Amino acid sequence: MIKAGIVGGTGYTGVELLRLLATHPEVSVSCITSRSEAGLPVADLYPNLRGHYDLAFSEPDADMLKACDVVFFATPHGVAMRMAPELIAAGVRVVDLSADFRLKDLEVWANWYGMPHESAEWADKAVYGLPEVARDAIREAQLVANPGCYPTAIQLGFLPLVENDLVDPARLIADAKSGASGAGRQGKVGMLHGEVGESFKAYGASGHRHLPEIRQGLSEAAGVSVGVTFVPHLVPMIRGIEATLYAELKDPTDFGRLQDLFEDRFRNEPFVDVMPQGSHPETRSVRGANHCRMALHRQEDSNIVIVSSVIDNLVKGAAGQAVQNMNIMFGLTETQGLDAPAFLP
Ligand SMILES: NC(=O)C1=CN([C@@H]2O[C@H](COP(=O)(O)OP(=O)(O)OC[C@H]3O[C@@H](n4cnc5c(N)ncnc54)[C@H](OP(=O)(O)O)[C@@H]3O)[C@@H](O)[C@H]2O)C=CC1
Ligand SMILES: CC(=O)N[C@@H](CCC(=O)OP(=O)(O)O)C(=O)O
Repeated sequence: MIKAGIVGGTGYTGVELLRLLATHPEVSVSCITSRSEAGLPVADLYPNLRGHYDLAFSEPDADMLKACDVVFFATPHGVAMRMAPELIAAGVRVVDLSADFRLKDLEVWANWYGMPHESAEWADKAVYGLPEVARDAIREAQLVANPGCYPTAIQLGFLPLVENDLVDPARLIADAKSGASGAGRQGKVGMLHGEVGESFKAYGASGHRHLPEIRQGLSEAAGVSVGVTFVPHLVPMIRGIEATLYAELKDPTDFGRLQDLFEDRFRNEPFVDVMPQGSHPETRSVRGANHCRMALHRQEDSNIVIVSSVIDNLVKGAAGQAVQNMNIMFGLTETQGLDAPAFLP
């Protein structure tokens, strides 16, 4: 059995990792940290896990974490970059759900995250863990930087277009909406039900920290520097992201072959579902599941291709993708622990 540790087990992505790993046949979670809940049995905080875990939360302790084969960081930005290098030196493999190791340009990172980066070595060596792009590198990685939630939905939807040079790379547009769990579990007035319910707003329209991450990934895929306009929105639901993507086709007649191109690109991807052209993927069709569902559209006489891409921010956008990355790193079947379909309604 693979021994796993989770740093930040009380947050939304931490508890989602616990839920997914509870039935994973090859993994046993041996430590779960929380500074605020140290000593409390996990199932007392999360009754959905009663019968699955005897463990209690513990203080983050490097020696305890070093006894694990893999450690997941489900912590705010700035924690993994300080703790992970010591664990890696002790032979632990790390999957970081935060943004600490996602960006290669550390000046850009420092500007967006408001602190200097403290591990240039591991920011350089980390593999950006989007399996649909970097599966071979993930297999060998000691440290995987799990992608952000919006960047997952957005990059997957644009990939076939930019990889094949079919659209103007300077003018990609991503209009994305997220449920409130994307903001984590720590109390913030703006995330109260009374603030989020019955309302819908854009935020970060002048710039969001996921913009450089999306740009980095798509520029690599395109082979040229891309321009992206990304506007996130907060919608009154708990889980889910819907990203409506727009790109200008260089040759509008290419639209006719895009469905086949998308289906071919993702044919062997267990977690990407290209729906029939003209479908409208719903966030509830991926709730609790590690899938990205997408569909293509074009309006009459338009040279704009529209891709609608949905994920569950806590699963393919965070904990599920982290388990997928762990499966790849340890040579397990990639879908292990992740094959349950979404729950409806
Ligand atoms: N929510 C989402 O949809 C997504 C989140 N992410 C990223 O994943 C990470 C976790 O997110 P989320 O679960 O939402 O966050 P939460 O705020 O819900 O949880 C954060 C967890 O980290 C622990 N923690 C906080 N500070 C420290 C510290 N200094 N040292 C050790 N542990 C600490 C907290 O417990 P305690 O304070 O008790 O120690 C808590 O368990 C973040 O970086 C987030 O950006 C990525 C993709 C999607
Ligand atoms: C709805 C909401 O607030 N979403 C979060 C994004 C989520 C996220 O966790 O991304 P990182 O891992 O890159 O921090 C936000 O916009 O800040």
